[in-house]
Amino acid sequence: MWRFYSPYSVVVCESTIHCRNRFFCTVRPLHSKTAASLVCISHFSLFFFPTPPSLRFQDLLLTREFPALCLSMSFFFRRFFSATSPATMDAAQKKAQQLIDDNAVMVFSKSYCPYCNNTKRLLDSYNAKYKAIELNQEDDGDDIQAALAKITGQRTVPNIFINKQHIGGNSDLEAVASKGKDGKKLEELLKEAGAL
Ligand SMILES: N[C@@H](CCC(=O)N[C@@H](CS)C(=O)NCC(=O)O)C(=O)O
Repeated sequence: MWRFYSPYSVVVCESTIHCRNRFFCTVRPLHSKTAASLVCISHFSLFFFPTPPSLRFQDLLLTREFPALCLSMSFFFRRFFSATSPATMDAAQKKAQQLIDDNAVMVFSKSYCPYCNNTKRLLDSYNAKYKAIELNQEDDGDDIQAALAKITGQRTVPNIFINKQHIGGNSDLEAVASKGKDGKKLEELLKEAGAL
């Protein structure tokens, strides 16, 4: 437990948790046993959700400010529990790029996704070597998916690369298989990539 100065008062920090490079803790003013606030400490910022020291949380439920508090809390949770921090995004982007660079054919997939299964079946029918990672089974899968959205503009899986070139999703791969891409058949693209 530690103390620090806030714009509001000297506060005591209790029950910390560490999540996604940020610390979350509840705080209460030094001389109060009742009021508590939630604080998020990230690399760059410190956020406070102060509650008036005279109020207990139970009392707060009855105030006119309660809807506003709910709104700000929901914004807080969406922003800080689900968003990817810049450092995490950077690491995920590097990892995704490495996978794209190291593999003739790279498929970012999800194990339950039928479009992903179709993609694998299509590649198997060409006897192509490919690397697939199942984003739903990776700890950083969501971050990699967000990084891929940033790199390619595509958020869905499968997200397919041949020879470091972004192909798109399963329907795009099927279109390449039937019509080719830049005048080349899928087989040629796979050969050029070293996947056949
Ligand atoms: N037209 C796309 C459809 C892909 C799609 O809808 N994939 C679903 C999973 S089956 C998806 O990515 N949903 C969002 C998600 O899983 O985050 C394709 O052919 O690849």
